[in-house]
Amino acid sequence: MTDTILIVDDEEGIRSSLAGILEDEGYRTVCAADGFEALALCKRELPGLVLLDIWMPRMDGLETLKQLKEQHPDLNVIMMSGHGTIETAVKSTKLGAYDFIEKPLSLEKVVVSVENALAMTRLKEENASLRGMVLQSHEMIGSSAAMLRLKEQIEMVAPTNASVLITGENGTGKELVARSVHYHSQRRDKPFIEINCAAIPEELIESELFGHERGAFTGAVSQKKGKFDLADGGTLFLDEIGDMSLKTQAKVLRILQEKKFERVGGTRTLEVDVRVVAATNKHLEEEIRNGAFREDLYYRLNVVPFKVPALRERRDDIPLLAEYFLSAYCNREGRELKRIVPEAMETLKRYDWPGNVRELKNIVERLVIMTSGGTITVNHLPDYYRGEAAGREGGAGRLDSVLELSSLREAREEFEKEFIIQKLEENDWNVSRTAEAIELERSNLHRKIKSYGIDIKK
Ligand SMILES: Nc1ncnc2c1ncn2[C@@H]1O[C@H](COP(=O)(O)OP(=O)(O)OP(=O)(O)O)[C@@H](O)[C@H]1O
Repeated sequence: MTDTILIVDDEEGIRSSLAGILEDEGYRTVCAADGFEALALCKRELPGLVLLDIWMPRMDGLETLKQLKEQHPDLNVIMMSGHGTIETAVKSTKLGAYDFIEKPLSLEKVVVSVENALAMTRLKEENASLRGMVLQSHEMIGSSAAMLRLKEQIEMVAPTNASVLITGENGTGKELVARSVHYHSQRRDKPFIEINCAAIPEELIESELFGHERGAFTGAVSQKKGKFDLADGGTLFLDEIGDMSLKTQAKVLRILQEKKFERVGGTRTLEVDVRVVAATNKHLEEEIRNGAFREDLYYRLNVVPFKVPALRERRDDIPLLAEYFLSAYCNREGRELKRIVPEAMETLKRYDWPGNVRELKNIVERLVIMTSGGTITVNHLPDYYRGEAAGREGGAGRLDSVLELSSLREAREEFEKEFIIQKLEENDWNVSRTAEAIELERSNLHRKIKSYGIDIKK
């Protein structure tokens, strides 16, 4: 909590009078009688600011400051001392103290210093969240001919109310395209609601989409609005629409045709004005032939087809995206901007990126965190990124490299990824069948496929 102030002083009188003054100013205070107590308190609940006496028995203020800053580098500390010498003031500043006030304490000075320090804390927090925001921005990076054409198409189609079907492999940026359609439309000030049809168990999807009335099924203890309700006036993004059951497809079709629907367990017909943008990595024509997707819904959605090209089909965008993510992650981590040497960039350009932009984003994040110097060279890249034999062909060989990893978490993740790829291959890339074979919930497998950036081959 930003506005809790921890007062650390061995004199009870000073602790209580400071607490009184600060509480009158509207702050919450907690007190500690020495450095050990202060460190323990900060572990339990981090205050917004610490007022720390220098002369204390057992552990003095400077040592306490040192340990506090080691454990909580962003914590602001104001030092207090009755025997203030320039030397201790300099030492405190070097250890990272924000300010230094002399005893006897002047009420006015304490309050001003506290206000300034808390304002500084807030600024630091704002700064950190602004830095993180670049990574959540919806800017579509790319200047390859394919991406420029896509952006042009978006700008033309977005202002109309036409439904849109976005196709492309996993991680190519389909969701980004959907958001871009929304932000270029008249609906931009209304909600953009998304739902991943593959991640939600089949029996819950209707209630997620259309909502339910109280008592519609066991567990429906109150009425709940569905995504169509929530998106009224705005855009609903139906991700992985190829995983929707035929029954749900029929209901979605009705909304597209009549703008009407009923909640699960309800009789009242509701009307909504929702633009549907759908996405899939499946070949829906094939699904239609197999009887798994409604042809009428397909034509209704596919008025304007958007195809997001795989990253290996627009290699010119790789350096641009890599630099963009590099700068965003260095910024987020508060590190100086690193440089990818030309040879390493060439390696990235040659690699086939089965997980597309998501895989590139993940690897850049890993490189920013794992490399200590200012440059990223070929040696920092995973082995399988080098040479033509990239991607999943390396299967068995790559498992050997799991043994070279030092952390159990990394090794477990690497093994899990390889295992899933292998099993998908054995089951013709059919997610439901693979889930059954490895005894995992389908939605769970889908989540793993997505987070590992595995591209579902047809
Ligand atoms: N052109 C781009 N510019 C910047 N970031 C991008 C671009 N394309 C994709 N990304 C980023 O890559 C990640 C994956 O993109 P997104 O989720 O849109 O892909 P997707 O095709 O919807 O994936 P899936 O099919 O797995 O749902 C996201 O973090 C997204 O912000």
